[in-house]
Amino acid sequence: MGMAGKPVVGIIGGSGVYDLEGLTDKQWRTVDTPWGRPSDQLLFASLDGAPVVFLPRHGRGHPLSPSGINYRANIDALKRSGVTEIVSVSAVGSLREDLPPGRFLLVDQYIDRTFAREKSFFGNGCVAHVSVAHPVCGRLGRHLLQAAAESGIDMVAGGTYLAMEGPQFSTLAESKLYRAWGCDVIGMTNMPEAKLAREAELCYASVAMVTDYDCWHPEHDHVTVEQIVKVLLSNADKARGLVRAVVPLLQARDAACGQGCHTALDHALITAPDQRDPLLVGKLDAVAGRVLAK
Ligand SMILES: CSC[C@H]1O[C@H](OP(=O)(O)O)[C@H](O)[C@@H]1O
Ligand SMILES: Nc1ncnc2[nH]cnc12
Repeated sequence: MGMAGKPVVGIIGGSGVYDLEGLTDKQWRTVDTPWGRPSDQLLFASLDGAPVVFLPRHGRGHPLSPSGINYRANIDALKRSGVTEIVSVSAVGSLREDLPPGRFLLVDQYIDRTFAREKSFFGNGCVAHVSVAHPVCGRLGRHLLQAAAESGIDMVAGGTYLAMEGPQFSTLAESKLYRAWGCDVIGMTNMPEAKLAREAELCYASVAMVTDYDCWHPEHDHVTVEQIVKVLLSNADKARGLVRAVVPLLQARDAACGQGCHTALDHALITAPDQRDPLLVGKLDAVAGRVLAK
């Protein structure tokens, strides 16, 4: 199915979102990739006749830590499965007084402070540099905002997500620093996920669910997993409802992404064809086949 054809929505469920309701024709399938194993099997299903593919980011039962997730395998597996746009759902800490636990926010920018993860599909033997100036797809974001409005969810339109390595939460000095940098929310998983989605020419947008005030707020306890899970449990249904509402909206689209997500590799490759490593080029079949097969 071409990018300009009917969309196939991929959903990456974060903490607390290990399945989706309201789906029919459900089938969990193993998808192998040249980058290793994805976090779990992928759930292929239909939502009111539209194809969707769901992947729990940490695996069912949450066996995987943020640093242990194979982000490349996850994005490759979604691309290989025909996905054209990815909706991520993530638990985040709030770095702003006016973003209390329970609030939803559509991320539009990132600061990537992760350091112990594979961040690119490309490298020696096939070098590519894509733009991530605008890492979130504007069209997908607008559809998510509309879906939120239709579902009665108050979702803040735009904010900067600080991606930290973890797994420990931040020190107080770090939390204050990220606030001083103008960041709005903090999490451990959206990077390099968003960068890899861009390399794979997939539209990407992330719905952040605020679960806590991290550790900077003088009147709130410092974040704990217990608190996160409590807030998650009361909001996961809302997140699932939002995802369900966005799928039919996306079905109406009839063109490839105007922002260029689906053509991100058009001018990104710099390694001369005779200098390319055939092994790496082979691994890039799903991610970059569109431009490498030329
Ligand atoms: C379970 S608390 C911390 C954990 O939750 C977030 O993950 P996700 O984005 O998959 O919801 C956060 O980034 C941490 O990995
Ligand atoms: N305070 C926090 N820091 C990092 N990741 C989080 N996920 C949810 N809350 C978080």
